[in-house]
Amino acid sequence: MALSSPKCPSSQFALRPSPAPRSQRVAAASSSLSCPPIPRRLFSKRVSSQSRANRRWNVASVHDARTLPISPAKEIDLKKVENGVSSAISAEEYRDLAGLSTRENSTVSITVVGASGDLAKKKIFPALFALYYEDCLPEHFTIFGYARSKMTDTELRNMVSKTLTCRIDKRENCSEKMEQFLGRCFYHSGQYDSEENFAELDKEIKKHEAGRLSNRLFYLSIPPNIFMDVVKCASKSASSANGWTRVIVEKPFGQDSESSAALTRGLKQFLVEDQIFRIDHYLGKELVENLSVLRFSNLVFEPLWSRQYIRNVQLIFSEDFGTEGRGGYFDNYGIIRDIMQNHLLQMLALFAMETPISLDAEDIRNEKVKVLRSMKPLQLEDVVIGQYKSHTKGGFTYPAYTDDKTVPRDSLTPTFAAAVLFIDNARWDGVPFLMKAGKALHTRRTEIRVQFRHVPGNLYRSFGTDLDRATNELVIRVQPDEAIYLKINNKIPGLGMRLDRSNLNLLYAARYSKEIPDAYERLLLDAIEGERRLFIRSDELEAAWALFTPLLKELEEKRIAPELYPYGSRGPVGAHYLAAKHKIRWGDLSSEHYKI
Ligand SMILES: NC(=O)C1=CN([C@@H]2O[C@H](COP(=O)(O)OP(=O)(O)OC[C@H]3O[C@@H](n4cnc5c(N)ncnc54)[C@H](OP(=O)(O)O)[C@@H]3O)[C@@H](O)[C@H]2O)C=CC1
Ligand SMILES: O=C1O[C@H](COP(=O)(O)O)[C@@H](O)[C@H](O)[C@H]1O
Repeated sequence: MALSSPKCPSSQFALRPSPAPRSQRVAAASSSLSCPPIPRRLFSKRVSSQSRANRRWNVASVHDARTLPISPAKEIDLKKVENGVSSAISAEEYRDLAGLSTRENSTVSITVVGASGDLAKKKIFPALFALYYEDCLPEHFTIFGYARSKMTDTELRNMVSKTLTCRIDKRENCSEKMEQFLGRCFYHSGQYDSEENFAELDKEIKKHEAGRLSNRLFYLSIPPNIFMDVVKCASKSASSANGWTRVIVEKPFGQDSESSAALTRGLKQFLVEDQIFRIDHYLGKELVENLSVLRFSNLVFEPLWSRQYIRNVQLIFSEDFGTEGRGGYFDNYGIIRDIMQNHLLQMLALFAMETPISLDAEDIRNEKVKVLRSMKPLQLEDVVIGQYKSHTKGGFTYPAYTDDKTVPRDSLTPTFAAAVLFIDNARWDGVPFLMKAGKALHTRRTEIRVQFRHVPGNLYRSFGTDLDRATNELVIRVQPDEAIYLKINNKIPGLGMRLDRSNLNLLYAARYSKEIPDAYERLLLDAIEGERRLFIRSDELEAAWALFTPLLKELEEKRIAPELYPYGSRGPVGAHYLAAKHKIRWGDLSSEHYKI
């Protein structure tokens, strides 16, 4: 049943103070739908900013906010009372109260800081174009590239145009749309630590805002050591005077608990938490977002989601290429910081959290924090680390990690790790959560595997299959070839009674004709809309680092040598022993895995 209107609507900007967070939009039922439209009150307790404001804040004592003129933040002298605490309202809140954001009078300016870099070209500009193509960007928007490299607007457009693509299923007016999009992209060259250069950027942005209400999004697509310079300069010289200013921060968010806390403290000198959008692009992946839908909207799963029925959960990330080109960055971090502490742990938190009281960002993030805080910090004996070595196959020699010129020859940085984690709460007590992440393995795949317990006293024990081993397994394949499938034991048709393992299979490509949007599209749209659900809150980050920091320190202090594994292999055998210690077999290595 279609519940919605057919456009992503810039119209939402006209209808309401600020665009509805995505959690309030209904999924498109019609294949002609582009960006999903807004359902009010369907899922979330946060309805519109307007009603939220009226519900949570005591503004009646001030005066009718709707009669107030547009006013910069510093002139605002309204108070809100939230949970009994009185504080000044922000410019954004003010605007919402006064109903001042409308399509006609508001703009969004998106500045990609580090626009000359790899991520900007590969992901950010293409994602912005996809949103534009789908009519998901507001009517008045401008995109600025900012970096030290000297470039003209035309040169930026040429650079960006090389990486723009249209969706396979939507090519109508593609080149026309690209031209229109590129016409909205501008470039400003400047230093990252120059308030003056950011003040010049501010002037450029203002020209395009043309007196409209100004909303500004800064995407920090730069190495982390310059985050603070940029945040300081942008907030002092280029933040919005009368609308919102938001900053998307790319990972890594520090290297351990201390450095991460220092970064958070630094950011909070210039920004409040609500302005900081810490991105973990795995949270924007379709199947990761679907985790909660699967759990909380299907009666069949939620009752099974506990130690009573689940034997173990496996979160597996593998890439079939090495750190080629990123060795310099990677050597300072390693696979535990690059993948486990963020992408896999975020998936684990979503998988294991208790039911949030609503789909409101804070309710979900509260539950994620709780589950992270219920986990025991990792010990050395819970972990196996590896590093890929050179391997020759079919006459081609694949390099070792340490063959990279930017990596020290004696580097002990792990390119592979396997770990066992436990959640000390009533739901998950004793259930091993296994993580495995590696580069230069035999395949590229990310998945969650849920292995269920065996059927007690199984009647079919003597019919061919070892039913204690062939237990049900639910696989959520995040990428590639997105799928959800459930392994079951089934009777082979015929007069006899023989069982085999089969899959109940939801392969996305077969079920849905719509191309799956890139994670960055979803996350950029959310940041523009002020939807924080898929971004990492500072306390979540703190809890995540608390789990891994002691282990990382011990690995580094004791200079633990990683087990070498050949490029293109299945990783170190130590990972099997680690699983075997807990009487577990990695699901991705069983023979059935390859039948799918
Ligand atoms: N690339 C990827 O696939 C991913 C990247 N990330 C994160 O995103 C951010 C950007 O990544 P990516 O685009 O690969 O980074 P780049 O190394 O390409 O850097 C981006 C831009 O920053 C400037 N820059 C680079 N090094 C320095 C330096 N030492 N001092 C000052 N400026 C510098 C350069 O611009 P100029 O010289 O013109 O100023 C460069 O074009 C990083 O935080 C990274 O960790 C996260 C996930 C994946
Ligand atoms: O954050 C990172 O992710 C990529 C993998 O992302 P994917 O969306 O292509 O699966 C990884 O290659 C990189 O090392 C890491 O920094």
